Amino acid sequence: MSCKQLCITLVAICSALLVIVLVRTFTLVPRKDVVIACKTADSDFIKLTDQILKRFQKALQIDTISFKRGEYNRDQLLLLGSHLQKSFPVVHSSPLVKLDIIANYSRLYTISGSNTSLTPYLLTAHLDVVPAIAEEWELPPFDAQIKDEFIYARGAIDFKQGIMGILEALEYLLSKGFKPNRSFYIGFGHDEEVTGVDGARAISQELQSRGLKQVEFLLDEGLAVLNGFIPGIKKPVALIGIGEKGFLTLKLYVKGEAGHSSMPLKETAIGILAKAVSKIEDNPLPSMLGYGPEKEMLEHLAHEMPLAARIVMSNLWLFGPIVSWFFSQKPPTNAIIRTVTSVTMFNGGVKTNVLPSDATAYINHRIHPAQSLQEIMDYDRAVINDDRVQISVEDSMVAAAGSPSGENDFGYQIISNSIRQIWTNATTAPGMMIGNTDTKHYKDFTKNIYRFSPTVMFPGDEKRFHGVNERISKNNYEQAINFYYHIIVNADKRLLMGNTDTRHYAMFTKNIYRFCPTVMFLGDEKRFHGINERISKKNYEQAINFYYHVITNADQRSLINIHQHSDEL
Ligand SMILES: CCCCCCCCCCCCCCCCCC(=O)N[C@@H](Cc1ccccc1)C(=O)O
Repeated sequence: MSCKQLCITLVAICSALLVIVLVRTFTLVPRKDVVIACKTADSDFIKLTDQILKRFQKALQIDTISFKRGEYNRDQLLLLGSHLQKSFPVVHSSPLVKLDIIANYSRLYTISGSNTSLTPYLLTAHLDVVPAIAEEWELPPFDAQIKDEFIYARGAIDFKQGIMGILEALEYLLSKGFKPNRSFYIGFGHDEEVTGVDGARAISQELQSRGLKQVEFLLDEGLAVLNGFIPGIKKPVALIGIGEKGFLTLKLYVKGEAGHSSMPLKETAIGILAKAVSKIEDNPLPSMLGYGPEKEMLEHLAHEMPLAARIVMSNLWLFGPIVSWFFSQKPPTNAIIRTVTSVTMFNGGVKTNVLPSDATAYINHRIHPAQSLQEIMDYDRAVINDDRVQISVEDSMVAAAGSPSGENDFGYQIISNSIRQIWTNATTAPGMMIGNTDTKHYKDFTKNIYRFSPTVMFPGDEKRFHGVNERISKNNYEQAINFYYHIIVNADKRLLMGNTDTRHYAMFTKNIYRFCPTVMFLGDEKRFHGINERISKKNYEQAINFYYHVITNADQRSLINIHQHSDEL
C-alpha cells in the first residue's frame, strides 16, 4: 500500500468513527413526559405537620436493630408495630385494608382495589436498622433530635422514612375517601439488614400461598436523588435501580501453631492472613464498564452533560477506558463500574505473648452483574496464591438482572414520573443498586423490580448509610411522603398516561387531551397491545362521525351550544 493509499484509508476510518460518534451523541435522547409538578400550594399536598414529624421521630427512637440472622431486637419490633397501629388509625381500620402480621414482626398490608382486572403492585420497605456506635455520633442515634433542620437517627434514610412515608401517604389518601381501582400490597420486612430470610421471604411465601402469581411492579428502597455525584452533571440525578449487584462473602482461614512468643516461627497465622488480605486490597477487580446497567445510565444522562462529556458518554464503546479511570477515583462511582472488595472482619490471637493458633478474615464482594460468583472466587484464589489460606463461601447471591426501563414500561415510568413531580429539576435514569435489598425474595412475582429511596443526597452523605450521623432533612421527609402519595395515585391508572405522542407537542399548548372514540366493555382493555384487537362496524361509524364533529365544532370562534347528533345540522 502506497503512502497516499494509507493516508486515504486512515482519513476514511477517522471520518467513519467521527460520524458514528456524532450520530450516537445526538440521537441518544431519553423520553421526556410532561408531568404536573407537585406544589406545596396544591390542595392535596401533604404538609409536614408537627404531628407527622413527631410520629416519625417516635419511629426512629425505637431501636429495631438487627445483629445477625435470627438475632434482632424483638421487643422493639413489637413496639414499632404498635406505634404504627396507633399513628395510622384510618389505615388500620379501613375496610379496604387488611393487615397480616407475618413471622411475628413483619407486616403485609393488602389494599383492595375495585377493578380486579388490573394487576396489583407491591411497595416494600424494612422495619429494622443496623447497630450504631453512639459515641461517634454528633447526636445520639436513637433520640431523633433535630439540628439545622435535619433529623439525626439510625434509620432516617435506611429506611424508616420509607415505612412512615408510605403509611402517611396512605393514611392521607384513605382519610380523603380514596378508593383504589388497582389493588396493591405493602410489605414491611423485619430483618432486611441481615438478608430478610425471616421477614421478606415469609411475606413472599404468604403471597404465594394466597395464589398471587404476578405483580405489575415492585418498588423497594434503593438509589436516591443524587447531587454532584456524577461528573459533569449539575442538576440532581434521580437513579432508579433496575438491577442489583450480587454479593459474595468469603471466609479466609489460616491454621497456625500456638507457642511462646519468645520463640516465634518465621510467620504466624496472623502474618500469613495479613499478607493475603493485603494482596486482595492491592488487586481490585477490573472495570466492567459497559457490560451492565451502568451503560444505560450513562447513555441516559449524556444529554445532561456538556458537549465534550456528552460525546464521551454516548460512545462508551470508544471512550470506556477513560471513563473507567475517572469513575475509579471515588468510592460511589467506583462501585458502579466493578465488583468491589471490602475486608470487613479480621480476628486472631488470644494473648499478647501467645502465638496465634489461627486467624480468620471475611471479605465482602459486591458483584458486578457481568461477573459470576465463580469468577470472583477464582480471581481471589489466584491473587492470594497461598494454599495455607483456606477460602470458603460464607454467603452469596448472584446479581439481579436489569428490569425494563423503556418508554412503555409501566412501573419504571410511574416511578420516574412521580420522582419528577416532586423533584421537578431532577433528571431520572436507570441505575444499578450497589447494595442489596429485600427484592431478591420477590423476584418470582415480576421482572419489573425497581429500587429507589426518596432521599436527597450530596457527596459525603453516602458514608451515613450504616455509618455515623445518618440523617434526613425535614423538607426531604415531606418530599418522601408526597413521593409515595404520587406513586399510589399514579399507579392507580390503567395505562401510562404520558404514553401517547402528545409529549412531542407539549411546547405548543397546555390544553392537551387524550380520548379514543372507542366503546369498551370490561375485559376489552386486554385487547390493547393484546390479542383479538377489534372494533365493531357501528363503533367505527361513530368514530368517523366523532371526528367530523370535532372538526366542525372546533371551527367556531368560541364555545357554542353543541347540538345532539340526531338534531338537524
Ligand atoms: C453514578 C454514581 C452512583 C452513585 C451511587 C450513590 C449511591 C447512593 C445510594 C447508596 C445506597 C447504599 C446502599 C444502601 C443499602 C441499604 C440496604 C442494605 O444495607 N442492605 C444490606 C443487605 C445485606 C446484604 C448482604 C448481607 C446482609 C445484608 C447490604 O449490606 O447491602
